[in-house]
Amino acid sequence: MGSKNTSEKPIGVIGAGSFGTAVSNILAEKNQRVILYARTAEKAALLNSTRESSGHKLHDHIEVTNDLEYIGTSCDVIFPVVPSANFRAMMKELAPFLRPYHILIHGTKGFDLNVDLKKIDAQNPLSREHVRTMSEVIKEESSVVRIGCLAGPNLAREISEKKPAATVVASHFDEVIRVGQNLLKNDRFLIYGSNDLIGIELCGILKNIIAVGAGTIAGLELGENAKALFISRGLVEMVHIGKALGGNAEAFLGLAGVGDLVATSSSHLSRNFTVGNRLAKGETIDQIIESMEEVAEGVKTIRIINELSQTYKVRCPITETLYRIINQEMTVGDAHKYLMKFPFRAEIDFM
Ligand SMILES: NC(=O)c1ccc[n+]([C@@H]2O[C@H](COP(=O)([O-])OP(=O)(O)OC[C@H]3O[C@@H](n4cnc5c(N)ncnc54)[C@H](O)[C@@H]3O)[C@@H](O)[C@H]2O)c1
Ligand SMILES: O=P(O)(O)OC[C@H](O)CO
Repeated sequence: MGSKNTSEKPIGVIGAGSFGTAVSNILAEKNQRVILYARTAEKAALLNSTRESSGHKLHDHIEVTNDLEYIGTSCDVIFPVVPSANFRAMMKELAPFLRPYHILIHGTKGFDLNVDLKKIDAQNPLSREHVRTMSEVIKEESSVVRIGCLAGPNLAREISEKKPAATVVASHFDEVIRVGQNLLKNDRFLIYGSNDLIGIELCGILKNIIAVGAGTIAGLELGENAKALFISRGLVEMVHIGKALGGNAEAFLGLAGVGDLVATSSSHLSRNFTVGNRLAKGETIDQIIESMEEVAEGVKTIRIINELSQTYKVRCPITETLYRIINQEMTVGDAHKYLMKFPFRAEIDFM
């Protein structure tokens, strides 16, 4: 941190949604002053007066602001936690107030897409060039070097209820992992470290696809055996895609991979699981998205991975089947019958 002493400065959090609020509360609990950025001045004022955000109580040490310059100049360490669809725009606004001494550790589990999917066809296939993880967006949009991410089984509601959990802070810089651990760890929140930044980001992004699928299994009441089958095959598919996009298989076997996959694929607290559940009950994807207040990143990720799997010739039967469900080309019931007949080869073929 050069001459800057992080412990004396407030910590910034950008995004006063479910997870941004949960992260703010964890930081604030350690006697740390937190500045939480809300997207509008009205929302910031409301949160400051009600002391509640996304259904979570706000710790007394949290100040809510709508001023990105204030966050940038007051905080050396910032946790951006906004949906992937808005992340690049947020970074463009924040970048003028960022300097190379800043540390950014994001908690977003989705891709940035720099092309319109409607313009993608066989002549112009979607490639890794069009798709960025949030650490790559931070690097492209700002002068920040020390970048990290936060990923693991971290259902915001359970974190707010102070139930035990753990996460992984990933960064190419050990210093970023150390800062993340020092700021976040407490007696019920364990923090592991990893240098595989892209691998850990991909875990958090790709598990959302499988969580949507697991929700369809629950919605059809196909049972625990079917869910376990789906999660296991889902993990293999995540590894195949993850490797094609620049991740290592090891990350997927840890807390950010299989850990988050199990939590998200088993819980009605997960928005992605809920989307699948509602699809199985007969709602369309448009009806579901319109009625959801919070973001379910998996829907966009299914569309992106469906294209990338064709470009990179990765076998992704689960993603492709979910894509056909959300496009109403296949019913959820037919999709599961199709997957049961799919000619999977070896059970594990990535080790
Ligand atoms: N909710 C969870 O349990 C959880 C856990 C881990 C990770 N995540 C990830 O965190 C990210 C955010 O999820 P969430 O649950 O907080 O979503 P949410 O839908 O509850 O809230 C998103 C918040 O971001 C704000 N926002 C949008 N654009 C913004 C911008 N440009 N600047 C500032 N704020 C902006 C919105 O106003 C909203 O308050 C997602 O990528 C999600 O996958 C969520
Ligand atoms: O509610 P979801 O489906 O976005 O999942 C939340 C987190 O990713 C769980 O770790």
